[in-house]
Amino acid sequence: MKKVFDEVASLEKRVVKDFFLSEEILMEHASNSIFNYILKKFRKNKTILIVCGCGNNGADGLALARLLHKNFNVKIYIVKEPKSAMAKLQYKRAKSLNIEFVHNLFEADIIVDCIFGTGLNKKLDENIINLIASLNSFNSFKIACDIPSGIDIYGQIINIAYKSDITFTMGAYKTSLFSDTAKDYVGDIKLVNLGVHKDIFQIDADIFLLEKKDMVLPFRNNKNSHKGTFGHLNIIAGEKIGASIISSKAAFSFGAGLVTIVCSKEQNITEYIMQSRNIAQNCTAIAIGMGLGEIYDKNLEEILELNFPKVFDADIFYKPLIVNYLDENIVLTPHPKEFISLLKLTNIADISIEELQNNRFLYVKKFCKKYPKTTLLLKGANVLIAKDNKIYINSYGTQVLSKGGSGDVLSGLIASLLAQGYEPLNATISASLAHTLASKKYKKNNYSLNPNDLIKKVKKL
Ligand SMILES: NC(=O)C1=CN([C@@H]2O[C@H](COP(=O)(O)OP(=O)(O)OC[C@H]3O[C@@H](n4cnc5c(N)ncnc54)[C@H](O)[C@@H]3O)[C@@H](O)[C@H]2O)[C@@H](O)CC1
Ligand SMILES: [K+]
Repeated sequence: MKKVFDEVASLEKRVVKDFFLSEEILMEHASNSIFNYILKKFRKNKTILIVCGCGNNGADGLALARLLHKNFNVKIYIVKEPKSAMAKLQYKRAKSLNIEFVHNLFEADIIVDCIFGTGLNKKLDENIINLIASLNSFNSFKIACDIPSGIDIYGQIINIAYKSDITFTMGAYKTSLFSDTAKDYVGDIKLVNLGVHKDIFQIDADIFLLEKKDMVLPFRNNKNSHKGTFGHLNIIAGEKIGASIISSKAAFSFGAGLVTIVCSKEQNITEYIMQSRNIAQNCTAIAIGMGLGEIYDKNLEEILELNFPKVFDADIFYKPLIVNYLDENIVLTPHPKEFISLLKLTNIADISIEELQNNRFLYVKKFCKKYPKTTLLLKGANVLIAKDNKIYINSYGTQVLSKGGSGDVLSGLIASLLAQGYEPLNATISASLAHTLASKKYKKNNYSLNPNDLIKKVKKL
């Protein structure tokens, strides 16, 4: 996993102060990284339009123009006259090299957005809104320097934002790039080294970006085993049995030795999934909430009192009783609407979905502060997993997963790993990665995936 920071200006200041680097060295690395990428990826006759603002983001662009000049057909568009010292210096250099400055935007082969970086601090005026809209309308390959212009440090779009194919982010990953809103604007994200190894540039963090290698699949090492070796998951069925069936199939495919659906009357379910009226003696984990509908508090209380690791999902987030059971045994998997209910039940906040979605990191942190031992997975375009005041971002999800039943697969995968003895945070991280990475293996169109397709892909991880 990689470290992610709310802000990086202090990290930049630190390397200048402690390791005697200079702003200019950092900037040269920033511009060089985009230069090398363009040099490798594109033929030399391409036109490149670099759009520069007045601060150091613009300065990065002017330095990039200098590097690209003569290799490519480079034009600079100045949005606002250079204001920062570095922008003024880079401007002078670009001018002295006779790089062409243009006064009209045009559909270049490549556009590099260097209007605003981390310094965006107010609403965009009409001119800049129109300018970004024009850039977005072009069919060019779009690169963003540091962060797409228009996205603020909270990952929100003030009026409009540049829609890039790739973002080169300087020195460290920033949380703003991983808001759900930013997901449609950042494109691929490339981390740029600014002159010292990232382990030196970056200090300790409490937010992390998950990578494929963080997924630990439940491969079986010992041949001398039996079904009981791999746990017995009990899924509590509710009014809508379909959700439990999907979860049970996902859990079984992800390695649980036995899976039982606990239901009050006999159901027509998959033959390899067991059913029972009671929780099994040899149960090792419980999943509850999917398709639950109404349940008597007394019955719910009996289940919650059992001392097994549990996944709480869906309808259970509307049950006030659960706040008494948010301990280290529990994994919560709410979507935003369910999470605002949970925030309300726990007296953390009474907010709208919009307020939550605009501040996902903030409210996950607040929840974590009150319940540090519970594992939380907040669903979204970028999934946030949290425990012990640390947040883990899973950014592999796509719109393919926006379907009924995807969440039931996820709860089944997490519960399966819990049943097999994974510690709750590890179970949640590995299952969430498996869920998203499996969806990426689905190669048909991006609207047709169903839970069974997803489970099939989980089998091929
Ligand atoms: N500080 C450093 O050591 C480094 C900085 N770098 C670059 O510097 C960037 C940050 O530079 P700055 O702090 O100069 O900030 P920016 O270049 O992002 O922009 C700030 C300027 O834009 C103006 N501005 C902000 N919002 C505006 C709005 N809505 N409408 C009109 N004008 C607005 C501000 O008044 C300020 O003059 C980073 O994103 C990165 O690209 C990199 O070169 C790496 C090294
Ligand atoms: K930018």
